[in-house]
Amino acid sequence: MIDVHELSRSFGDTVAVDRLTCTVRPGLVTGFLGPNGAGKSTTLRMILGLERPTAGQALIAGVPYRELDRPLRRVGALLSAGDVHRGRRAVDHLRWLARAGGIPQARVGRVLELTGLTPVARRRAGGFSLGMGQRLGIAAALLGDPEVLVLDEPVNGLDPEGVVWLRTLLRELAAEGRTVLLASHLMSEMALTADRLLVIGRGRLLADASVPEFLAANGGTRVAVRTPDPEPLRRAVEREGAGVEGPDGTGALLVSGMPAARVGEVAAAGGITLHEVGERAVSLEEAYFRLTGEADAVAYRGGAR
Ligand SMILES: Nc1ncnc2c1ncn2[C@@H]1O[C@H](COP(=O)(O)OP(=O)(O)OP(=O)(O)O)[C@@H](O)[C@H]1O
Repeated sequence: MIDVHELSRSFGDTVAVDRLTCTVRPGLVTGFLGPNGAGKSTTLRMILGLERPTAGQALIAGVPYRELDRPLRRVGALLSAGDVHRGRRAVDHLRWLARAGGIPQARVGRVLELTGLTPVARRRAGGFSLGMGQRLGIAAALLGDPEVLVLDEPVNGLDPEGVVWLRTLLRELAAEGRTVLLASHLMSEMALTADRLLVIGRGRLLADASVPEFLAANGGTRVAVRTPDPEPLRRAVEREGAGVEGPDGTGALLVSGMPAARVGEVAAAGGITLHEVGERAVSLEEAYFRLTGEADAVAYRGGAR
């Protein structure tokens, strides 16, 4: 469990993290989202004791990271791939980490296996591809068999097979009751991997919700309608209080706040021909842009959130 309470961090005039309060629960994969510069990395660094908060606190299992007994056995972290001695063999890197963290050497073979690196364990990390380096970073995070995992962009550089492997692994680790916090910009991947989402913008919490709750709150299901007469249909459904967007890339108007059957009735009453009517669930990417786009608009108008 990770508890973040009124956590803030400023760099000069820049408020990177602004009174952030949230709980990352065990047994779930929690996705951490936000535009570039939103404060994700700074938050993760404060959770891991690498950055001192200006105010507030981040606790892991009830205490700050720095007060954890044998922290590498409690918390596994991947912040950026590449902080490996390039001349060192993968297996030696992990052995060295295990010694430093008071972790049994037997874990080295186990995490090499878990990350698919056993065949290349004796190769030097400097010759690793981006994806292999990322797997090595994940192996290091898993070394202490930790109950909490904090991963920043772990999908970077993984091939499609690696992406599926990581998704399955993270879901299994969460199912074992671990706390998994995962920052990523890859929305489609997040939609498949995360159970809950924390979204921040300009250092502030914008959403803390399950994925279905987040989708419902930021778009939900809409009715996609294709018609040769889009403007009369737009006016007719708007008169009844529905919202209309589009036409989208496929030429369909997207109607919100009105069931498909009613859209059909309104069209019939107005003598408007329909070529297609269907339900369309909002994607995580669309929901995210609605939320963060709206937050930016409010901020530019000087509105407080
Ligand atoms: N050491 C630092 N010194 C000065 N400013 C910093 C420092 N670290 C972060 N910042 C600023 O704090 C804000 C938040 O940065 P942060 O890296 O936490 O965002 P992020 O959400 O992780 O972004 P990205 O998605 O691009 O990685 C940015 O405006 C950044 O420029």
